[in-house]
Amino acid sequence: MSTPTRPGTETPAEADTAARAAAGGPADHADLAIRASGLHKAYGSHVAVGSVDLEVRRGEVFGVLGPNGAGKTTTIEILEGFRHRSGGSVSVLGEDPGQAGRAWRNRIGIVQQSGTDHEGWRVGELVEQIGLCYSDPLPVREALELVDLADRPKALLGSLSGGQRRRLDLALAVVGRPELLFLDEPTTGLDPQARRDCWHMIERLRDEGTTVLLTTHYLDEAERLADRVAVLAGGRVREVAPPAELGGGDAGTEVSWREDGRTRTVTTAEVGPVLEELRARLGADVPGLEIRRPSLESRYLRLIEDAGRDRAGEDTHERSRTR
Ligand SMILES: Nc1ncnc2c1ncn2[C@@H]1O[C@H](COP(=O)(O)OP(=O)(O)OP(=O)(O)O)[C@@H](O)[C@H]1O
Repeated sequence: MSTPTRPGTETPAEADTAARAAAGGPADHADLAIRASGLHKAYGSHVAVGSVDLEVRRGEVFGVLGPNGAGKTTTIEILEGFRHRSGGSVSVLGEDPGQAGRAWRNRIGIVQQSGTDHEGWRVGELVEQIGLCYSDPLPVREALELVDLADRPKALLGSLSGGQRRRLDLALAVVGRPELLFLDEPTTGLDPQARRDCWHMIERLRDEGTTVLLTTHYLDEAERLADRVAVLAGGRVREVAPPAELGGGDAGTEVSWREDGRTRTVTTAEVGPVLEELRARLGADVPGLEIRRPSLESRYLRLIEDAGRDRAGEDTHERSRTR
């Protein structure tokens, strides 16, 4: 697969921004590809997104995690300019997506959850047509090579497998060489090899300076790709952090050892003092020592459980207040 090329190379300012994004340092507004503050969306009396604050830096891959119904798609579609928000302020590449015009749309790429729906079209024709919407599209063959569909330009969309259609969606999203790519569950339905190919593609785009906002239910995907992730639950952002630091990083690390013929285990957020105490008591080579750090999955699930408890508390408070 070949790599898409963007006109011009990275400027020192872009390189600096990407380095700061990777380091997790503070971003000023010029560094931000996306800025949402108090983003709110209600359908009638149903609040889909309560109040979301988000800052996505230029050049980073930013993951949005959250359970079904948390408001991920609603949020991403507002950022894409496909849904109206009910409140809050939003800036995407410096413009309000609710007002932005064609020049702005030229700068973003989108893979939606629902996927492509043009049964009677041929793969190459569709990529070419979508490419015509952009000022400097990738050649059709290059876009198809990116997603391993270069051998199927004449195939009808109706004849593609679910995974192949998903890959075509990705080709359509990148054919305009976007500065900012929105990927809503991009690898759902892909086989393991195709998922990895998709990851490589996202990594290459990131290496070239493309900002990527992706939602996913696959925590290994977030861990592999995202510089930072936000956990959305109950219509609010619960935490934003690099995957390794989410939920307090080492909180809940299990330390096990053998003592008096039994395996003992403690769970701690401070591994150092526990090891010091064990070494002082049992010698430098602590028998049967094992340290298991909590996986992203267990830290994520804890955050979601905490969010559920907070919401239950808020509901109880609200009920007692309105009685
Ligand atoms: N058009 C709509 N009309 C009414 N309610 C909606 C509409 N779209 C979404 N919702 C509701 O808004 C909430 C958030 O939905 P959304 O699709 O944004 O969640 P999600 O986090 O993307 O979920 P999933 O992981 O299942 O894709 C849900 O309660 C959903 O039922």
